[in-house]
Amino acid sequence: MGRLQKILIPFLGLVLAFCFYSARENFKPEMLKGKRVIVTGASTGIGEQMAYHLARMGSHILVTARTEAKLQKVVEQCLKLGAASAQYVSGSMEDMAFAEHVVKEAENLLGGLDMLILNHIGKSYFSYFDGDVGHVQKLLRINFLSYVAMTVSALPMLKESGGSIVVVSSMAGKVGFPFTVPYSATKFALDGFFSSLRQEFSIQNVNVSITLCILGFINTESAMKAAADVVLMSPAPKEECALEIIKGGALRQREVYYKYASTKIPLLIRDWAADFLDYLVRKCYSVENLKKN
Ligand SMILES: NC(=O)C1=CN([C@@H]2O[C@H](COP(=O)(O)OP(=O)(O)OC[C@H]3O[C@@H](n4cnc5c(N)ncnc54)[C@H](OP(=O)(O)O)[C@@H]3O)[C@@H](O)[C@H]2O)C=CC1
Ligand SMILES: CC(C)CCC[C@@H](C)[C@H]1CC[C@H]2[C@@H]3C(=O)C=C4C[C@@H](O)CC[C@]4(C)[C@H]3CC[C@]12C
Repeated sequence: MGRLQKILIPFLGLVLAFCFYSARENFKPEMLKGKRVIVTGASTGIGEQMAYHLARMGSHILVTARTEAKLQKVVEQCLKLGAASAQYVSGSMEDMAFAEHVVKEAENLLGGLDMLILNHIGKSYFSYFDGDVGHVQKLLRINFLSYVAMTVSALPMLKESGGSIVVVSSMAGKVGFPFTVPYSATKFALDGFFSSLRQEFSIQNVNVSITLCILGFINTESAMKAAADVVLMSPAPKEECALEIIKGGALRQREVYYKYASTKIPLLIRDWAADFLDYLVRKCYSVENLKKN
């Protein structure tokens, strides 16, 4: 065998192995047709947009949040867009009994569950940490503990369907940003819980996927109101963001990064030059504008 062939054959083998390993299944909207999905925090923002995408894809949708009037409108719109069915349950995720109740409702109304999209967040402040421990505790209940409670309740149904858990997190759950101390703590907690649980599912051959979504700044009403004056970055569109989350969940991806480059690259820098990333982040904030909040 010539020297060239000796090099070429293993090289081609490596290329083929790489292609095989990295070949991802393509997303098709039909993947969600007839699927039974819970979307939390769906009265507005990214959650609302996810409900509309799922409706267009023909899913059975159960939306939840506190404001009944908004949920009614979301359900109406979902039915217009082509949802197989659309229903709501209203209540606060500060109460773990309510979190469990929502899952029970999915069992009663839909007869099972294919995808659990955990997206809601409680209201917080965008400013220096004020030392209010009670607020941190409340936010941990809403943004973290209720996610755990819903996961535990939904697990039997998700095991049965070979379903998916989609956890909406943030760059603020991977990197420390200023002015979101309590919020950031709740998002880091989600990574710890769900990444650890994913490992156990793998060891125990539990066929339930866990997708953690790492989002940058998105143009929802609440985010724009809180941070647009201070964060010197243009926000990404909530509609596209919502679709990317659903795609990632349907493809059973480990993590979703949106937008990809502006979240993935800073995280690569974080692992090699954390102080430099912290410096870059501070450069993206206009602290002078904070007083207005
Ligand atoms: N927008 C952004 O820039 C970013 C957002 N994210 C993440 O994306 C997700 C969605 O964010 P976004 O769409 O901006 O949020 P919004 O503020 O627009 O929506 C939050 C939702 O949660 C509901 N909610 C609030 N409090 C409670 C409660 N106590 N119990 C139950 N539901 C509640 C709200 O409805 P109601 O008030 O009726 O209860 C609403 O439906 C969150 O997980 C967030 O962390 C991540 C990175 C950036
Ligand atoms: C410089 C780069 C490394 C990327 C920076 C991205 C920064 C600016 C992005 C990443 C995560 C974003 C926050 C978030 O997750 C959720 C909310 C809740 C909302 O109600 C108010 C806005 C807020 C605080 C976002 C503010 C902007 C943040 C810090």
